[in-house]
Amino acid sequence: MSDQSHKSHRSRQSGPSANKKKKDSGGAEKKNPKAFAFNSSVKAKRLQSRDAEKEQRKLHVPKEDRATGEPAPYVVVVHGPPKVGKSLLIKSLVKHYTKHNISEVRGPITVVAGKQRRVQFVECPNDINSMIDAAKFADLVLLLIDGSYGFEMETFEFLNILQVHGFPKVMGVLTHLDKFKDVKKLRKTKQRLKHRFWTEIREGAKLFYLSGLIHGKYPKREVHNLARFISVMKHYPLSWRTTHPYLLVDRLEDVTPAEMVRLNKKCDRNITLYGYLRGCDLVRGSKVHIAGAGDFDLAGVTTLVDPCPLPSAAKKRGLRDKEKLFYAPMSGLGDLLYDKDAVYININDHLVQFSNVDDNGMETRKGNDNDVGQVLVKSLQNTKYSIDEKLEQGSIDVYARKSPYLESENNGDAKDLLIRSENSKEREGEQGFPSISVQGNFDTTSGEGLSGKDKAVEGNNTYKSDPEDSDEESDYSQQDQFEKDDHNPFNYDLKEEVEFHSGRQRRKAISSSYEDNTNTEDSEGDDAVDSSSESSGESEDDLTLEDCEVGVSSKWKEHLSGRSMSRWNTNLDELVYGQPSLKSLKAVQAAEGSSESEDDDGDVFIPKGEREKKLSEKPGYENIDAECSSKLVNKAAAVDWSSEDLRMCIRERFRAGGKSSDDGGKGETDYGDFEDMESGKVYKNPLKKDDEESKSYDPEIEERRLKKLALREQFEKQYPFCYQMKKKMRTRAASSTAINLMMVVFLTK
Ligand SMILES: Nc1nc2c(ncn2[C@@H]2O[C@H](COP(=O)(O)OP(=O)(O)OP(=O)(O)O)[C@@H](O)[C@H]2O)c(=O)[nH]1
Repeated sequence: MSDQSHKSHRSRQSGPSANKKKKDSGGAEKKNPKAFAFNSSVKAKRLQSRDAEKEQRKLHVPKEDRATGEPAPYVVVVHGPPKVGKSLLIKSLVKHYTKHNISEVRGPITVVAGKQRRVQFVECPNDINSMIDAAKFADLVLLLIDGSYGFEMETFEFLNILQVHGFPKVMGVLTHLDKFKDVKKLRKTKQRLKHRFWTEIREGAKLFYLSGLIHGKYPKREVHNLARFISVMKHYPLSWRTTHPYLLVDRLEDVTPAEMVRLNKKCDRNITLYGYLRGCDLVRGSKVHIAGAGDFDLAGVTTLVDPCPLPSAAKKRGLRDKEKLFYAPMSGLGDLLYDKDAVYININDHLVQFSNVDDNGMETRKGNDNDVGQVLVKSLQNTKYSIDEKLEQGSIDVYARKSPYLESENNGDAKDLLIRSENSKEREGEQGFPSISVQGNFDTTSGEGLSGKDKAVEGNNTYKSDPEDSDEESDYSQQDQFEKDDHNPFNYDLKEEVEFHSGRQRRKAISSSYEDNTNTEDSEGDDAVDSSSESSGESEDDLTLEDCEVGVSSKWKEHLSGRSMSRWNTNLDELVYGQPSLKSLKAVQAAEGSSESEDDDGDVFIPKGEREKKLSEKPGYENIDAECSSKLVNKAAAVDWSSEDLRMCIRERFRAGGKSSDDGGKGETDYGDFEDMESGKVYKNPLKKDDEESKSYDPEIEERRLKKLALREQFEKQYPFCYQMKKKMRTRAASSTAINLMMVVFLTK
């Protein structure tokens, strides 16, 4: 009996007795508060600000969940200068999530990243239009930076575009760190880049380090760390996006009847676009804007089976291999393809048995190339590619695959090659590559823009351009064009230095306020940087726009309002989409012309009826070419505000109690007496007084009124219940009027 072991007492974790103990535990602190007070004022200040920050973070505007069913995948945009490793990072991340290798990154790639999370990876090409498009749908941006080279202009261009699109979350990733042979130099570079990144984004912004390549891929451990952050990161949807429906197209198909295309190759096409709907519901029959293409009518919306569903809600840790789904139709991946009216099953050739083999190893039925089933399957498989090819030839290019730089390199662009071949022989910089230094602020408004002839000389890596060299000049002139461009957003302290490095042209971003090239000798900070892949920052859910504005803010964020004012008069649509079509131009010009002539001549010289005629000639929304309707000034401009009926209609909306418009203006002056509540004085309305006086002089009316009052009094005495009911109804009617008024105000806000 004595050997019997007893279970040890387990103290209560919850309930009243646990709470009682918790209260008791804080006794010492309460009894002797001075002993627990702060010794250092700095520490106290830090703790105080941390508490305040935590409080602020809690004060997020409550998120309205408009989504029905599973939330759409989060879009992770991977951006960086050419050849920085964007595709490789996406491939590594997809491999991590799905255990599949993808050969090519094209279009969005959807993967299941967790039990409750799907992620869509999109590579952002290196042209401004693509950057603008990507900024519109990005939930998280991975900014890739070549660690061996430093910051390039592409990064700042994209940051600036993000700024005007609501600024989603941003994380930095440093690549090409294996190019450093000296560990000390690597550590210092990491530290320098980290601080510069913090200056540009915010203090403590996340920065990952990818130390190099192992078998042509980034190290598994480092990719795992990055993937973990992506999977658990909190998302606060941008308010504009939650109230507008939008769709990131992951597949498109031309469904125009083949006969129509055969008869007229330039006929209007019907295109089906596939993608996850985000924001809110899409209204049937509404107009949709396709970035870079214009406004189009929506023929219909259909719900399809989710091609990449979230795993079942069963309670188990982690994902099973079967659940690690992915969907990348543009990259030619995924076994199932869901169409509007069909499901395609992709069968690889090595899985198809073309011929039967008997016991002796002889073929009983030889596979035939003309086999109907085989041909059918092959033609089905080929259909997809032929449509893609068709669309590639078309003018809509949603995902440019190659950056202009790459294309120019591959095509052996005359200018690039010329400069490279000539200069590489003549002058060699530090790294064996010549460079062209384009100096000076991009402050074009001050008229200090550079011409091709006065390029400044800077450092070892630079040289003075030869004014005689026409080829070089033509190359510079492109650069000058950019600098002289009034709409260039970087007209502050950023300098661009164009040079050839690692076999390609690069645009180094040099900040005059930040000494990019200084090798800080402080040994204190060195310890803070870990050479392993790590993240710098406190928590992952703090990269919001509000946060970005706190703490160290970069120069590129300053004077934003000033710059936007200076851009007020420019036609952004034209900048992005090019020249408007002739038809819409004429319509707009006609409208402008009419308004100008009105201004010039004045109303006196316009014959009666002519004004109405001119107004009717204004470009209506319907008159504009469907393709170019996005370039129309706006729909409101097409509404004729001079119409009295329209104005009256709007005025009526603001009226409470349904006062009809046929008071003839009497309503406006029909005020009652004003009683000063404080002094108790009553001020009579002089207009009303006259009116009453004139009324009181009419003996007939007065007699009738008295009769009425007597009758009512008699009735109320007889039926007190009815009187109470009437009173109640009157008060209810008054309160409903108030509610109506409130609703109108709310709706019109
Ligand atoms: N040594 C080294 N090479 C890298 C690293 N990251 C990428 N690369 C190489 O850089 C080359 C370009 O990589 P990509 O992934 O195609 O780069 P990208 O940014 O997608 O290029 P574009 O799409 O053409 O702009 C590949 O050959 C990679 O192997 C790195 O960290 N170290």
